Amino acid sequence: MSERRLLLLPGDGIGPEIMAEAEKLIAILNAERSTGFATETALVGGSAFDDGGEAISEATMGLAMGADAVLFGAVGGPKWDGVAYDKRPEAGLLRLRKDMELFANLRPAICYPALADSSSLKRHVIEGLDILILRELTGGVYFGEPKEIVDLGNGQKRAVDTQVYETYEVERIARAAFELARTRRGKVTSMEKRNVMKTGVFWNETVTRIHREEFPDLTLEHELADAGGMKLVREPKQFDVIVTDNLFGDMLSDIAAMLTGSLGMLPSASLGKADEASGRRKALYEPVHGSAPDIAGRGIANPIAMIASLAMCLRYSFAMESEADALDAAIAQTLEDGIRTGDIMAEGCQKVGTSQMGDAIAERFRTRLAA
Ligand SMILES: NC(=O)C1=CN([C@@H]2O[C@H](COP(=O)(O)OP(=O)(O)OC[C@H]3O[C@@H](n4cnc5c(N)ncnc54)[C@H](O)[C@@H]3O)[C@@H](O)[C@H]2O)C=CC1
Ligand SMILES: CC(C)CC(=O)C(=O)O
Ligand SMILES: [Mg+2]
Repeated sequence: MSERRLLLLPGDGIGPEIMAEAEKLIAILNAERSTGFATETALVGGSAFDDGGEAISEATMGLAMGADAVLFGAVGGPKWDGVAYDKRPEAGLLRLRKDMELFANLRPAICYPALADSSSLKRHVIEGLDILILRELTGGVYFGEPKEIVDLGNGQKRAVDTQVYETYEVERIARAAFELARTRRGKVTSMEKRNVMKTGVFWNETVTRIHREEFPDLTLEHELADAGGMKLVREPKQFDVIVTDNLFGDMLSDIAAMLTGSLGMLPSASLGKADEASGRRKALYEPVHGSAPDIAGRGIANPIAMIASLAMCLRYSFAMESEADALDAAIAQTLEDGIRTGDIMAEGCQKVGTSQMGDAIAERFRTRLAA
């Protein structure tokens, strides 16, 4: 079997702590299945800035472009608050997303049965929840130009961010949403602010047209993003696939994280377009959460978002469905067995640290692979 090249970018804060747990699972895969994962590790974010003055080096960008998939931890932290804007840790992640053209960010929010009481919402609201937020990742206000703070010379300044979307960008994310919905419950809810934003009007018209012309057998609904956010916490199970822009997707997916019990539970896959010759997509897998500076270095972070991101990597980059299922099942079993990090701790459960949670999942994963 040819080698599968995985680039590991642990990053900052809790990033290296949770990445170490994903590495245990990669080692098990190689041992039990001869999957031939070859890993290489590089710096990104604040740690890359400290090392070489940039949030990501050209050499690391080269490794990312050549890898079969990238596993990413998290970047950022107060240590780099004073760093120039274009060199801040988050700029490394934004460059990866832009240069690898990772336009489709899949953020599934699943409520594991064992965690139905860990959410701040009532059990009946979230029990059985399985929704997918599809966030446009390479356009919109995070990337639009101009993006500047201008000194007006009269004691005033003007700050500008620009929300821009072109036809091809909305068309391709809409198609991705419908294709994903076809493998699920067949319903797409598009969220924008067409009542106050031109990009919202354009987004709405484009998604509607793609639905009418290419996916008329599926259900399409529209929500204004603010009301959509309210419905996401009031009655989240009404949704299947939610497709939305870069900014609203960032916010709505952090909200959705709390439906699952903790931000430490939410994985993501960022996928590019398929290469015409090989059919392969560039891809990066990362937790939805950040570097959690408030708990970094204490060995208490929940590694499940990182581990579930590895499961998505197996599924989407390597078509290893049974291994991905085994990993997801190992996570569910660990939670059923009452093993919990602090963020999802409940009465009568066993409180563990990052490494013990990783070991518990690894043990159950190995057993399932061997069965
Ligand atoms: N993809 C990335 O690398 C992202 C990076 N960031 C960066 O991370 C830094 C911190 O940002 P925050 O706003 O504090 O967001 P955050 O997601 O790092 O943390 C928010 C809260 O959730 C908790 N939390 C997050 N992940 C957890 C885990 N795995 N286990 C247990 N608890 C967890 C944290 O302790 C904190 O209380 C900032 O520099 C921000 O820019 C933020 C979001 C995404
Ligand atoms: C660039 C990231 C720090 C933005 C973010 O919060 C995210 O992508 O979830
Ligand atoms: Mg975010």
